[in-house]
Amino acid sequence: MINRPYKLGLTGSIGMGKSTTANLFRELGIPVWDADAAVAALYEKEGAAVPLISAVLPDAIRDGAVDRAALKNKIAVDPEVLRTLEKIVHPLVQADRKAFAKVNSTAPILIFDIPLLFETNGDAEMDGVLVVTTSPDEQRRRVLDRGQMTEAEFEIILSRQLPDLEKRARADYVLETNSIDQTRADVVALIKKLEAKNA
Ligand SMILES: CC(C)(COP(=O)(O)OP(=O)(O)OC[C@H]1O[C@@H](n2cnc3c(N)ncnc32)[C@H](O)[C@@H]1O)[C@@H](O)C(=O)NCCC(=O)NCCS
Ligand SMILES: Nc1ncnc2c1ncn2[C@@H]1O[C@H](COP(=O)(O)OP(=O)(O)OP(=O)(O)O)[C@@H](O)[C@H]1O
Repeated sequence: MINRPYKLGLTGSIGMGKSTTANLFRELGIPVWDADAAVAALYEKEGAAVPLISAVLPDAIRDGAVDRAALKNKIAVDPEVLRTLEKIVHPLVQADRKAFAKVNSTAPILIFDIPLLFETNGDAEMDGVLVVTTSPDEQRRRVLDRGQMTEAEFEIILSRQLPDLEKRARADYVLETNSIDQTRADVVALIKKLEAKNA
């Protein structure tokens, strides 16, 4: 009997269904930690990252908060800026993740929704990894239909992340996200499997 939560990493390339699947776990009462939300909180006014980023990149701060657009422009000019940024942000994100696990230490399962889980070696801290996926065509359609980025920007993000096939190969569990009802059923079945495993 392992009387501690089973830590399940939830990841997948952009547009593959991470947020939707995370919400299905939340609906079933499973606590979910969202890496993107943690970064957003660090960047907003009074966020812990603001003074640290301000010290090295003063003009990336606007109205007391981190300005992502300014950061992106700086990174485009000097890729080293991203490494400086990650050196500041990753420890703060990890501290937030550990605080979440502590607060939820009695839950049987915890979900960690981390888009860059494999890229940041976060899978080493997990008991298992769930990768959500769909076909490349469906992924492209979903991301471009949002109208938030050009095809070129989509290709750049794809080029920066681990290929989907590699994520599927490294996963302990893989869910195809092609029907909400099917994914909900798959999530219910996976929770039952993990609770039995962790009992
Ligand atoms: C460089 C920054 C400012 C660019 O911000 P921007 O809003 O343009 O993009 P953001 O990173 O929020 O990405 C938008 C969405 O695409 C996803 N995404 C971004 N890059 C990738 C990638 N290489 N692979 C997969 N998904 C990605 C994000 O998870 C998010 O869901 C931002 O990425 C950043 O602050 N990075 C440093 C902090 C960090 O390391 N974050 C990850 C912690 S796990
Ligand atoms: N199980 C599913 N069945 C059908 N459609 C889905 C499913 N999961 C997600 N989708 C659709 O795919 C799109 C992207 O989903 P979602 O935002 O959850 O992906 P994401 O991986 O979080 O994206 P990003 O990495 O860009 O944040 C949404 O339009 C959503 O409706």
